[in-house]
Amino acid sequence: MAVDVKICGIRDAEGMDAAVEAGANLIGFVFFPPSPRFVAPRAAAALSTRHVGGPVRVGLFVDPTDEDIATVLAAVPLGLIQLHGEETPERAAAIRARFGLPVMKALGIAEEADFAPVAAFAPVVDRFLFDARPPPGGPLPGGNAQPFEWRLMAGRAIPKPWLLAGGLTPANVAEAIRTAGAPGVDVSSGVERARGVKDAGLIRAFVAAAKG
Ligand SMILES: O=C(O)c1ccccc1NCC(=O)[C@H](O)[C@H](O)COP(=O)(O)O
Repeated sequence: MAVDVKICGIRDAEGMDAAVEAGANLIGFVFFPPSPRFVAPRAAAALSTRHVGGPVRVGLFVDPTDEDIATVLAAVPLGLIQLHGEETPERAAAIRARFGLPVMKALGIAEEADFAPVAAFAPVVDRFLFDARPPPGGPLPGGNAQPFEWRLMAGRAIPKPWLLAGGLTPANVAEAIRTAGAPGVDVSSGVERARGVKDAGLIRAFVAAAKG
């Protein structure tokens, strides 16, 4: 099975080129200002033009206003909107309708009950991203290098395509895919040499391990 790979938090040409050349299917730009991976829309647009027609550009937002999304879309040709905050199914539906783009909803997972929102989101989103539930009071809702129990995904019927995320690295991604039965994976910290700084070698190793 071909596994989709998303490299999230791309901020510079080294990361962008490495991700595209390694064969990533999705490139994530973080439009959440408190994140060390935040990229300004104009910078994301410049990175995007390096590989026209390449992988899907994903815009990551946390509880965005319509204006936040419109500002980014005026500069960057996104193919997917990732919602990584406390958005409701109604808000996800409104964003999808207003901008005419597919939406991926991130859900934080630590236990069985965390899958409950899947049923309400499934009719109004195009993909799910299952990430570790962020630590209470932690600084970021994602990108925390925190894995969750992959076996919670095994054999689970998810009605839309989905990505597994949280603490993935070149060393553990193959096992994570096998254990979770994941059709796709998403990584940020595990391909960085310092917080917010992507490493081309780690990106190549991650994509090769995920797709190998
Ligand atoms: O990466 C961030 O800085 C971030 C900030 C706010 C919300 C979400 C964020 N990242 C979400 C992602 O898509 C990450 O790739 C995912 O959480 C996995 O991160 P990691 O465990 O660091 O690989």
